[in-house]
Amino acid sequence: MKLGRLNHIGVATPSIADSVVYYREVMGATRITEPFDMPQQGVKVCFVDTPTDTGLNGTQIELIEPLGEGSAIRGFLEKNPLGGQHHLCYEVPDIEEARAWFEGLGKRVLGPTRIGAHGTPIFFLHPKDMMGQLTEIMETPKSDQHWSN
Ligand SMILES: CC[C@@H](C(=O)O)C(=O)SCCNC(=O)CCNC(=O)[C@H](O)C(C)(C)COP(=O)(O)OP(=O)(O)OC[C@H]1O[C@@H](n2cnc3c(N)ncnc32)[C@H](O)[C@@H]1OP(=O)(O)O
Ligand SMILES: [Co+2]
Repeated sequence: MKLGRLNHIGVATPSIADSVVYYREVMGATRITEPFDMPQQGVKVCFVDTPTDTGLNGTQIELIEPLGEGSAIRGFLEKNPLGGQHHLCYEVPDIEEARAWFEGLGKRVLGPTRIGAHGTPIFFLHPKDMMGQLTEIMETPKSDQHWSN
């Protein structure tokens, strides 16, 4: 398997509205998307861009707020009421090859491969199998694949 770039850091928050104020006023962020719902994932999502001057896209902060009763991030927020770093998302060129790689290593894949917030397939790996980090694997958008050549 070939590891790609760090696409985003998932940050759980009880309030995207409050987090947006923090990223704008404390961290000086200027590129923040409008929040949108992903009911299948049980989250409301908003991206904070960290632009670079290299011509490549910078890594994003992915703000996630629980949506619905069964949200996967409710337990995390019960333990961490202020929110905080929830997952790391790495890109790979081929999602099925990556899934087979991790399964072959005996890592627990959490649920099916599904379409994530960037419109490409994703899956999650259990934090207890990944040095304590909930890990999201995402297929690189086709339009971005030039960067890894
Ligand atoms: C926006 C869409 C999408 C994208 O395109 O980017 C997303 O990012 S969606 C993000 C939200 N979705 C998910 O996280 C799906 C995968 N997650 C899960 O299946 C569960 O959250 C989980 C990882 C299995 C945890 O389930 P939960 O019921 O909350 O906790 P457990 O009690 O089962 O936890 C077991 C164990 O793991 C520790 N833990 C839990 N979450 C994390 C975490 N984020 N980072 C590190 N460790 C975590 C938890 O503390 C338990 O440890 P012990 O207390 O030592 O037993
Ligand atoms: Co994510």
